[in-house]
Amino acid sequence: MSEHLTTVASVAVDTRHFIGGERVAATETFTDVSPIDGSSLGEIARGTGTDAGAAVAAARAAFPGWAATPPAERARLLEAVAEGVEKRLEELAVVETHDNGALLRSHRRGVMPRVAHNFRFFADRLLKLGHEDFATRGHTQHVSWDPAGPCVLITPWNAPLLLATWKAAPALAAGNTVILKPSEWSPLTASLLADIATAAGLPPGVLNVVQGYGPEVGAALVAHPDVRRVSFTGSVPTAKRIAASAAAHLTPVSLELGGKSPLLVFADADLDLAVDLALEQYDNAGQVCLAATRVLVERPVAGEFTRRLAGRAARLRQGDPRDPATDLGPLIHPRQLEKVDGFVRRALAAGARTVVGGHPSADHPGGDDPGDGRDAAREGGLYYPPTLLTDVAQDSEIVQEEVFGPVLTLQTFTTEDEAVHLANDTRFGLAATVATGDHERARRVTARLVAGTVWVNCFYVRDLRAPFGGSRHSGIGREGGDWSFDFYCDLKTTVTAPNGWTDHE
Ligand SMILES: NC(=O)c1ccc[n+]([C@@H]2O[C@H](COP(=O)([O-])OP(=O)(O)OC[C@H]3O[C@@H](n4cnc5c(N)ncnc54)[C@H](O)[C@@H]3O)[C@@H](O)[C@H]2O)c1
Ligand SMILES: O=C/C=C/C=C(\O)C(=O)O
Repeated sequence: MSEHLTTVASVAVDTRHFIGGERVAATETFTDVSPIDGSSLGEIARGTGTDAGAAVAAARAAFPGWAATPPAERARLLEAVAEGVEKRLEELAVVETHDNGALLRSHRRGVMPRVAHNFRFFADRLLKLGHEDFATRGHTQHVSWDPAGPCVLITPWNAPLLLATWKAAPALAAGNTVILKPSEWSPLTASLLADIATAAGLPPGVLNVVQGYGPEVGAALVAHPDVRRVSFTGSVPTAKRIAASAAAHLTPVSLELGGKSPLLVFADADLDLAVDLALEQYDNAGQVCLAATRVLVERPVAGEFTRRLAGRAARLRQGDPRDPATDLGPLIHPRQLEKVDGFVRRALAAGARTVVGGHPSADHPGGDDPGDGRDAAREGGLYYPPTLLTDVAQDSEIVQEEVFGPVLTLQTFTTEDEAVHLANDTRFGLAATVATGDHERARRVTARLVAGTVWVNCFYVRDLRAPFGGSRHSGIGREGGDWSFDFYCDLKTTVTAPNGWTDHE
């Protein structure tokens, strides 16, 4: 087997970049480590500024041809990519689980089918985009959705292929070319996507994948003057760097960032449902941007709710994400574990009380070297227990900052006003969940919440036609449905005079 291929659970994955339809080796590599057991998954290309330049050049060269490809043909090719994803669904699911530690059963049943759906949905949507004509004093106004050019897509590790294709599908459908830079903590499925796209017949240079570290190749991509769009999903500090860098060339950015979303439980709610909703927030070991990690409960039901939630949370099964019986897998990386554990320790020191969970062991995880810590991983040290903290102050770090781990806080309220105030009182605004049995209350409260998505008596029900994104520090812009095309297209209005023609028979 070539030195550029690694094998993960008998799936061969190319560890090189994919630029202009070719595999490109790097002089330097980095080791990709599985969060399941700390084993090495391969040596991955560590991209440089030169690789970034080559990828943008390839995307630029491929752009005119792809932009001129009729929408129906682009849609057909993206449909073929969706079929390719479905054909390799099991391999994608297994590789993703080894790479980021999220549950195999979720990847099989939910995530990878959704990856295929991302392509199918946007391919179809493209063909239905409104090309509305209207008239002004007899002049025809025609709106067209022109592709913008090379798009840089930078994505995180918590849902690697889902989030990458959520951006790549509309960008490609619109007629843009793409350079995808997946997270260095979960680089593998992006490489498989490149193989799938090639097999589907996507022309060279239309989809490029560059591997490596954010501050190196990621930063070089964002700073490149020939890039026409940057779409980023990740953390707030990185978003600020990306926005500042993109500003130098006025490159439009779409930012989908973190959250500290509330779950409001009113006394009139179905408490069983409310407890189910709270438990869902431990999915993916809490490494979900949308997670409603601040549970706000109306005082009269707080005791009963807390007892039920604590009982259920303590019974969640934590372990190997490949085991179908597992509810909670590991955190992604020793550094993430250290971060989560630090938040909890500081919260406890500030007076918080543990209802369930707490830190994983007496030994501080991750060893002395936060950049490595592989021993802790091998010992199963990345398995942080589902944790519920109470007695937390509204202005405390644990209530205000995104933990990105299986840690919920519980606060109580007595009035609807207070509930809304607490819900809105962070710098984030990604999502909110409301549990109530009263329609009128749901309407009133929803209207006052600052959030990109509000779920009432449900959670994480997604329709790709809806706008998705966050307010305040949770992001800039919305993607999803036609909003994706708003971002990835240069909209053009053509105004034609009624009598301006000089046609000769
Ligand atoms: N709103 C959403 O849709 C959504 C979805 C998932 C995750 N998130 C957020 O993502 C965060 C977790 O992901 P993460 O830890 O991978 O985030 P991160 O910001 O550390 O990294 C995200 C990506 O940015 C790259 N990057 C880092 N520095 C860069 C730079 N200077 N220039 C260009 N690229 C750079 C990384 O390599 C990675 O690919 C959480 O805050 C979470 O809430 C948001
Ligand atoms: O962790 C964040 C998950 C985000 C989900 C989506 O962006 C999606 O469903 O498209």
